[in-house]
Amino acid sequence: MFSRSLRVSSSLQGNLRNFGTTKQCNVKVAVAGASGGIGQPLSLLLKQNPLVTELSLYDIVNTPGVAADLSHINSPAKVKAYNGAEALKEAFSCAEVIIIPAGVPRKPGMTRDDLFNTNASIVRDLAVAAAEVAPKALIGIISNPVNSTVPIASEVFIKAGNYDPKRIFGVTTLDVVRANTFIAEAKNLDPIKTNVPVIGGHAGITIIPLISQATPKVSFPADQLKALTERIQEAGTEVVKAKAGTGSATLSMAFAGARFAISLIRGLRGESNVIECAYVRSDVTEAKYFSTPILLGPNGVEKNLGLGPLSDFEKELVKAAVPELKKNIEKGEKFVKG
Ligand SMILES: NC(=O)C1=CN([C@@H]2O[C@H](COP(=O)(O)OP(=O)(O)OC[C@H]3O[C@@H](n4cnc5c(N)ncnc54)[C@H](O)[C@@H]3O)[C@@H](O)[C@H]2O)C=CC1
Ligand SMILES: O=C([O-])CC(=O)C(=O)O
Repeated sequence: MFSRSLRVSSSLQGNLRNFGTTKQCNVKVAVAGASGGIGQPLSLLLKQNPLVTELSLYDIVNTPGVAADLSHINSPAKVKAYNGAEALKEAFSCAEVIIIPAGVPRKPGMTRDDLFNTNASIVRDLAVAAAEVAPKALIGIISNPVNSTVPIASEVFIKAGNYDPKRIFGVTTLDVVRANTFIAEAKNLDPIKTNVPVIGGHAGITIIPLISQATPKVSFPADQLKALTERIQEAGTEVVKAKAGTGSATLSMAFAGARFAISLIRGLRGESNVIECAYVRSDVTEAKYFSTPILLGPNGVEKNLGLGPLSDFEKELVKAAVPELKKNIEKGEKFVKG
């Protein structure tokens, strides 16, 4: 039932996926790290979304069980398990969207950068496979440290000669989800209708909530603004501490990752006005990769919407973040380039 047959992939390949003009919707989404704390609930949320027609679950362990379980849900997506490195290329083959939550999470006392030694090679190897068998896929990288893993994946594609900066994204949606939640709580707003862009990167001071651009419009005294900003920057650590050694955010990340993946698909389908903040190749600041609101389209990044008007407080946050980001980016690039 969970066939690994190449026939399936090549028949999919045979389908013309011209989303922009025909709105045909064969959408294969591959999740790498699908058996993990994020991977399982993320796959559940993707399985229940009718825009997904094939869900390819890749991990080094346990995907047959996860796939068997999800496959009983009465939604359109055909679920397939790919277990172990030898199944990786087939898992990714002809995917429109690849989401990567593979790798180790933090324990209390660790920074995201402390995960580099383990996760850098995991993301590199996944990117090598993607560059070979799904060079046109839109790739969302969740694995930390995102500030470095996105440059790593990008360098792999550059080496392979098929880099398209419009197609590789660091998933920072959880920062937006958290900012929306905390600001809505503080002002007694509907959290679903609250939107706070979060720019920069995805670690500590590189996370920059733009509360001055929140909708609906909100304002806070300086001390409260600082406290809210710091809570958003340290929200991942808040979860790591609460989980007391058993991992980091998984359920809220699955929610955020599914939201981002579905936005990528809506862009692919040619829907208008699909906007998500994401960490992408950028010339908006001096950092080579930077998260800003991105208009998504049939080729991934349709338009980088930039920083928008910043308050003086936010300008200082950007100033502090850029040198840190540059360090994280160089570290990732060096890992691939040597
Ligand atoms: N971008 C963001 O906002 C967030 C990122 N994360 C990051 O997501 C990553 C995953 O976190 P969890 O799901 O909690 O970890 P987890 O340990 O529960 O799951 C990770 C999964 O990756 C798999 N894996 C390991 N090596 C692999 C490989 N070479 N290929 C495919 N799969 C492989 C493991 O078998 C496991 O099933 C961590 O690096 C974490 O820091 C976590 C939360 C938020
Ligand atoms: O904090 C972590 O290690 C996981 C993560 O990136 C987040 O929850 O934002």
